Amino acid sequence: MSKPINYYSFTKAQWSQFYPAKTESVPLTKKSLKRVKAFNDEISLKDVRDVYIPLVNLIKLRTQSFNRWQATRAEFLKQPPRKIPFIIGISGSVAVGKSTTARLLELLLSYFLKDQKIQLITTDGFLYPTAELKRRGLMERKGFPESYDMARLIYFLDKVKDGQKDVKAPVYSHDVYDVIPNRYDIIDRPDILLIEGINTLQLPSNQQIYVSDYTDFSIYIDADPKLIESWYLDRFKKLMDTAFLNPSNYYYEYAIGDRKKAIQMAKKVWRDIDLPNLNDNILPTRSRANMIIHKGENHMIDELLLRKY
Ligand SMILES: Nc1ncnc2c1ncn2[C@@H]1O[C@H](COP(=O)(O)OP(=O)(O)O)[C@@H](O)[C@H]1O
Ligand SMILES: CC(C)(COP(=O)(O)O)[C@@H](O)C(=O)NCCC(=O)O
Repeated sequence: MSKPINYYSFTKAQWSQFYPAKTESVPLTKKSLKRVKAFNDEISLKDVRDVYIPLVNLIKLRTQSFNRWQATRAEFLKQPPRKIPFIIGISGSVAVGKSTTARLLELLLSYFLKDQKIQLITTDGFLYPTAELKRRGLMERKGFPESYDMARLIYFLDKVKDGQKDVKAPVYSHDVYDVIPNRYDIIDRPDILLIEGINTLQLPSNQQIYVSDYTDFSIYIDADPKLIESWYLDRFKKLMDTAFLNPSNYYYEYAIGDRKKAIQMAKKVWRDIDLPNLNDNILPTRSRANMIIHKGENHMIDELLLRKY
């Protein structure tokens, strides 16, 4: 990627030196490694040690400074102190690895910040349901800004920040390829909320308030679009492979049909929907992230950029 001038850029070796994990080897016991690996048996444990543990410690420092500022402000305003959740946004292309990264961070943050409540949601739940997308003629624009109920997402974030109890986040299923009716994740006054989705850094033109007004730290996961396409197709194949026994699964028809045709169809979806969305709506938001994590072949992280100002 071309180097943005307002970021420090580090190789993985340089980054790992800011918080050498050897001094804090706790989560790298066999048992906890197993828990990390359970997400995905390919995840690089070296990346966990060299990238994610330093990152979790940076986030810890950011939350401490955030909490100090909330207390100072409450004192100035002569208000009683109250807990305000620290929100971390994770953005990047479809299939770049946002949800895998978010789940790993959730686990590591829970491990390192034992006294804190960490929760995670994805913005996929705020997509309009398929029936509504069809009604609006947006099936070919799924994932584009207009396919999300952004007002509902902002309202959700506002309630979470406000410290309200049991705030409901709608849930999306990749298997069903739709929002699940009447299923919610309950967000109840977390210390840290991770919110993962392609639109967490976007500025929708018809809103006065943006998702980024509610996030306190933002991460953009970056990679060459050619590699992301291959990860998209790998995921598509995995989704097909697990759909065989379940006729209600969206991928069932593909799973029992001609595999070559199904893969051609997935390539077309990538080319006509997800890649244009990356170029037009997601990549332009990269330069606003606090941190950019760049991945190469096999999801290996090769560069980290931290915003200077
Ligand atoms: N660090 C990683 N190591 C190995 N595979 C990964 C890693 N991150 C993501 N993947 C794989 O890449 C695909 C896309 O990842 P996913 O987290 O679903 O992306 P997103 O949430 O951005 O759409 C999935 O098949 C996932 O298993
Ligand atoms: C639900 C999504 C918009 C979001 O994707 P994610 O970042 O969770 O992979 C995407 O998976 C999607 O459905 N895109 C529409 C075209 C497609 O089927 O890939």
